[in-house]
Amino acid sequence: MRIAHTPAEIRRQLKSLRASKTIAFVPTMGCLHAGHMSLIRKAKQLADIVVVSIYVNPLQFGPNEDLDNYPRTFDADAKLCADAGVDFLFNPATLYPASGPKITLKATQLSEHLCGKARPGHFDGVVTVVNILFNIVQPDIALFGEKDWQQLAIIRRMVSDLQMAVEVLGVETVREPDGLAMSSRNRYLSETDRNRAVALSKALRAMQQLATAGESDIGVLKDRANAILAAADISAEYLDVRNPNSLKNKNRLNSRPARAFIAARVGSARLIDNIPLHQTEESQ
Ligand SMILES: Nc1ncnc2c1ncn2[C@@H]1O[C@H](COP(=O)(O)OP(=O)(O)OP(=O)(O)O)[C@@H](O)[C@H]1O
Ligand SMILES: CC(C)(CO)[C@@H](O)C(=O)[O-]
Ligand code: BAL
Repeated sequence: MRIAHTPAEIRRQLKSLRASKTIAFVPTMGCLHAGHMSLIRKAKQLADIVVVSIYVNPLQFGPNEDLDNYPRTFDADAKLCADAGVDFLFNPATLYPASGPKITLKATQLSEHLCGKARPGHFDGVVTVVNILFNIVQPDIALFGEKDWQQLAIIRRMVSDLQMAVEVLGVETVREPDGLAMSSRNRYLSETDRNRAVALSKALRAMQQLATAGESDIGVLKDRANAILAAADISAEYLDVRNPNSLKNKNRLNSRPARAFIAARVGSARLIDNIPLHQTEESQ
């Protein structure tokens, strides 16, 4: 595995390969876990060359967020990547000019709700850095996790609105055995909070089960989920059912696709998760 620390270096390394090889790209902020490894595995199945980036992007953190404390575990990450057969690891010190970026992208509509509400500017920072990374790596395929569903929906829309020549693939959320979605921020959880945190995925699963059993009243689904959260002393920052592509709110379940989304603070960690809501044929 080759490691590059500057955009010029990775461009140089990839230049001669571009004409004959397909490139799959997995952008990350490091502190790699089984969720990231599943993206890397999928990337290896789909392309000749796999590029992983590790960059904690300051532009997507708000002033009171965890930029300084975000876990940085480069040596362990590099070993995991090498063992997984990653070809190129890109770990830039910065991707912005010293005077700060003067040109950025705006995510607009899709970023106005869910995480975008609590994290103003977050998705503008994400689309800006992903655009920069795509310009540097020029991948054929880029893989993102469904755990960050809103991010995935926004990146898909960026690629289509800006006519970018990259195929975006979503990869299913990898979970701990008890259901908690894997996340670098799970490291912030104390033992007690780790036990409480499972309530997020339990609440979503309960909503999914009700929907599958034919319940179409979203109020009923939310009441069940909120009761599970309350038992763990968690109050959701948001708990919503939305169209998975437009992210528009839904009032009732019908034959159209729907997804439940949750964010909650557990101790010092802000956790997110989401799940598809299927309805049985009889209930549609
Ligand atoms: N449990 C997971 N299953 C599948 N993909 C995941 C999972 N967790 C993260 N990813 C994906 O890995 C990529 C890099 O994410 P990132 O490095 O921010 O990790 P993270 O665990 O989501 O960290 P954070 O705690 O900051 O949200 C993103 O596309 C993200 O959706
Ligand atoms: C896509 C990403 C690498 C952009 O910084 C980040 O938001 C993440 O890790 O999900
Ligand atoms: N995985 C999403 C990146 C963030 O929370 O900043």
